[in-house]
Amino acid sequence: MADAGPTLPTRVTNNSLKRKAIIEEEEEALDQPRKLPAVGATRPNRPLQPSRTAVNLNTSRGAGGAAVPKPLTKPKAPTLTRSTRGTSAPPTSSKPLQKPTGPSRVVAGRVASGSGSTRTTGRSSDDKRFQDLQSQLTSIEEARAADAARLASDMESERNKVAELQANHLALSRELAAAKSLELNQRRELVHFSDEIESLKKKHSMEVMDLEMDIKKRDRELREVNEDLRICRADLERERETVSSLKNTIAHQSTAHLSLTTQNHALEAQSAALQSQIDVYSRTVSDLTLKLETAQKEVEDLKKEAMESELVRRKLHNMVQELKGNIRVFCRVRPVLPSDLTTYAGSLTSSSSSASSADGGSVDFEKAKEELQANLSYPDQRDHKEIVVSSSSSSATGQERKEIYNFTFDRVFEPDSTQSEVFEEISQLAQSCIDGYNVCIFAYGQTGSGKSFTMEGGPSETSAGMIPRAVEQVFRVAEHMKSKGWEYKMEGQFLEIYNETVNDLLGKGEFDKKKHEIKHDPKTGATRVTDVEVVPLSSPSQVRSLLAIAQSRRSVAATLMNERSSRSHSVFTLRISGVNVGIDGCAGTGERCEGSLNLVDLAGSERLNVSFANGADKERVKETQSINKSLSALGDVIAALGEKGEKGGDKHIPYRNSKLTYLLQNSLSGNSKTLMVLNLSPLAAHLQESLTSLRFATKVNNTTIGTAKKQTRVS
Ligand SMILES: Nc1ncnc2c1ncn2[C@@H]1O[C@H](COP(=O)(O)OP(=O)(O)OP(=O)(O)O)[C@@H](O)[C@H]1O
Repeated sequence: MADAGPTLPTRVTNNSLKRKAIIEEEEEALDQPRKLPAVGATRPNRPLQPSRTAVNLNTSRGAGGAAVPKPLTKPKAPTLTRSTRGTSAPPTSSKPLQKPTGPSRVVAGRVASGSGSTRTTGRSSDDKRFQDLQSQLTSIEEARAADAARLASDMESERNKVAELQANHLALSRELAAAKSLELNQRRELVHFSDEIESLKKKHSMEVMDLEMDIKKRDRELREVNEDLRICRADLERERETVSSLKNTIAHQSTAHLSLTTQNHALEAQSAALQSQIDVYSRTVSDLTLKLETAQKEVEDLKKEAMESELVRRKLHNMVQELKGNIRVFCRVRPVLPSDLTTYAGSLTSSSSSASSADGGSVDFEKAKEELQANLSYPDQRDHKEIVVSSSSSSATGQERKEIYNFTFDRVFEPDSTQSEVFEEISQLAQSCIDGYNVCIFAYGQTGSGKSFTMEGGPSETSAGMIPRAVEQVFRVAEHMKSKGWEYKMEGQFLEIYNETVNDLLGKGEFDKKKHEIKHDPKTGATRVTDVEVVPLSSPSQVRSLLAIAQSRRSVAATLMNERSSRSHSVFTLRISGVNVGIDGCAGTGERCEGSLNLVDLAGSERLNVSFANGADKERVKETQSINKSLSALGDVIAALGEKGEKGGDKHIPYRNSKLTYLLQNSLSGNSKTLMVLNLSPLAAHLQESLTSLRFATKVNNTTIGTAKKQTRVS
């Protein structure tokens, strides 16, 4: 479109220019009337020569029915001989033909070639022919003259006609000129109008271009405006949303404002009421402050009193313990186990032996149990202090002799007694330990009598033994003692004495390799063993994991040497150190105490087997000897302590006779409290061992360490 615009006017201009030129030419032509040549004007007197034009004119007119000129007389053609060159042109002169002066070259040629007689005959015929031709020529000349006359008259009539025609032509030319002038004017007008149209078109195209550009500009503007409109609409939409959310917020806030205003009024009313109450209360408070000050003073006095009474309680507790005896003995009989039925199936009667099978019924089990167990009875059902062992034997005379052994201890636990019942009786010792006493609890008895079960117990809460229970109790008491101004720190170690060698059950070294020395501090009375793991204890659960570590260490050792746990003593020591720091700003006494709780699982106390004595198993003999040695050393120490207690003086106590007594030196002497739990097998097969253990325990039980002396009966 843009290109078409500018070219259009140019084309228009060219066309109009051409048109103008044509018109101007035509104009010029019209200005001068066409000059037609006047017929005969050039040579008017000259007679018209017959010409082709004239002939044609005559012919055409003839066709229109006008006067047709007469045809020219046709001259007779001369008969030419063969040797004569024929020609249509008449001879240029009208002179009669002259006798040729000589024969033509052809004739001469012929003559020359012919013979002499022939040449004479030919000349006479030629003359004759020449005369014929002359006569023909004359007739032609005559015909020609007649034709010329006739033509002259025809020419005259034709000239008249031409003049007439020229007049007509002139008139027509004038008409034509007028018409052309009219046409010219009209063409001029046309050109003018065309120019106008061209300029209008040009103007129009310019306007169209301007309009198109304007439209494009408007389109752009429209797009921009549309975009602006779209953005504005989006803004408007957002603003509307904001406005609506603001309206909602305002609505909520006005509701909240209303409710707050209402609340405010209510609160103001309450505040006024409370203010009056406050006034009342402030008077009460000042009264109460006075009372509180008095009460605080009283509390301070009471705390002091409590601390003093704590000291008194300790003294009294110690006195009670002493009255109970600083060395006490419990006896515990384990139940008959299903495994016993398997072990002693051979000594069962056939009727009850089926109980040893896996699917043996409970009736059979009870029967087998009856058969296997020793005759043990517990007559003291009120205080549970007695155990009676009955046995029958045949005398040399064959008489059956029935023997009854009656033993009394601080407490006897029957086979169905639980771990918690046993612990109940010894829990007071945990309190003594916290109070700064050295406590020593032994489990004594033959292999399989239940020592480990009593001391360590099983994994469940109900089967937990004395060690975890005592530790828990110590932590409980320590926690309780915080309210009385005491703070405690605890640590534990777990040792094993095997063949008079000390091993660390919590250590990492190989058993029986590392040398551990036992050292006593005479000033503090503390006992330390070199190179052993002493673990700080922060919770009772930690003790369980320590027991598990010791157990696994012993299991590994057991694979190397059978029944290691039965053949060694294990000593778990819990050391407690406390200081009285006071409570809640009330200064403590600064009193310090250090106690220890030793829980000892002794090796099996059975006597040396005869077969071993023969040296069949030297290692086992060595084990048994060292066990017996240490156990008898323990008995000796306890006996010496008893004697010292009775008689006083500087009685030598043979602590150094065994590693066990040397290790426990500070826990067996002085203000220490010792408990021996005698574990008994209920089986008849173990009766003799049980009696030996009962006698040993009675001996210990009769020993008095400290001030109180216990009354015992020995059968
Ligand atoms: N009071 C009891 N109630 C139930 N089972 C018991 C009781 N006492 C001991 N036992 C079981 O008897 C078996 C032997 O007990 P334990 O291992 O404690 O004997 P021990 O005297 O420690 O033997 P060892 O000297 O070989 O270590 C164990 O299976 C134990 O679970």
